[in-house]
Amino acid sequence: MQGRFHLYEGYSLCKVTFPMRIFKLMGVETIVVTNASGGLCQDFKVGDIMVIKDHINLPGFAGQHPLCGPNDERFGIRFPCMSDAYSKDLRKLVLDITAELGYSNFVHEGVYCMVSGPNFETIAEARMLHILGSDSVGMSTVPEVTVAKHCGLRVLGLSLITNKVSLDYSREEKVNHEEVLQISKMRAEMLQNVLVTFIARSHQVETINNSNCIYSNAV
Ligand SMILES: O=P(O)(O)O[C@@H]1C[C@H](O)[C@@H](CO)O1
Ligand code: HPA
Repeated sequence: MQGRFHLYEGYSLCKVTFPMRIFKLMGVETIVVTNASGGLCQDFKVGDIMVIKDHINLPGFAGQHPLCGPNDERFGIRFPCMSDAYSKDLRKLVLDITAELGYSNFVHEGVYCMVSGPNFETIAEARMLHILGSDSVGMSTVPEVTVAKHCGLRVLGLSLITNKVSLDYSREEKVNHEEVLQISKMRAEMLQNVLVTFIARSHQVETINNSNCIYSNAV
């Protein structure tokens, strides 16, 4: 897909996640989600890639959850497990690939936290997210991954760190969307290399067949 729907654009989470169920009905088994996010982990640099290991569904805590409402048993169970939302095998494969391509210095695993946006975080909010265990923060992905996992799709998530999130009141730099787009452009080729190799090798992971789908926005 080219682009995605965001909660902050005014779409319901049902609409935001609808493509996942379409993919499922089309026979897709594996999805690759990419996004742009702000780095909270102090080791991350702008332009790094974070292989998403886990997520925090912050809007979900407040009842903004795509699986709220009657459960459609045709897609999945009422109370799905989310402790392994991001496939360990796919994460290992992509880490191997990035090492072979010589990208190891830019690649980390980490926890992505979703906020609704559209404003970027206050410093107090950023500090809170960091303390809660988030390595990066963004405005998407978690609803789609939740619905994908609910209906049994395998997920790989890659997050491009487009900016450092300020945790410090004395920091003068201000995050803006132009910076996000600029860094995304700068790293597009690198991410393409990773994904092309990933797709070519995906047969190495036993359970994957050719039915894969890439779902991204800024990157
Ligand atoms: O769709 P993603 O999460 O990649 O887009 C990010 C979050 C906001 O839409 C925007 C902020 O600059 O980029
Ligand atoms: O710093 C950020 N915060 C939230 N969403 C984002 N998307 C890119 N950067 C950011």
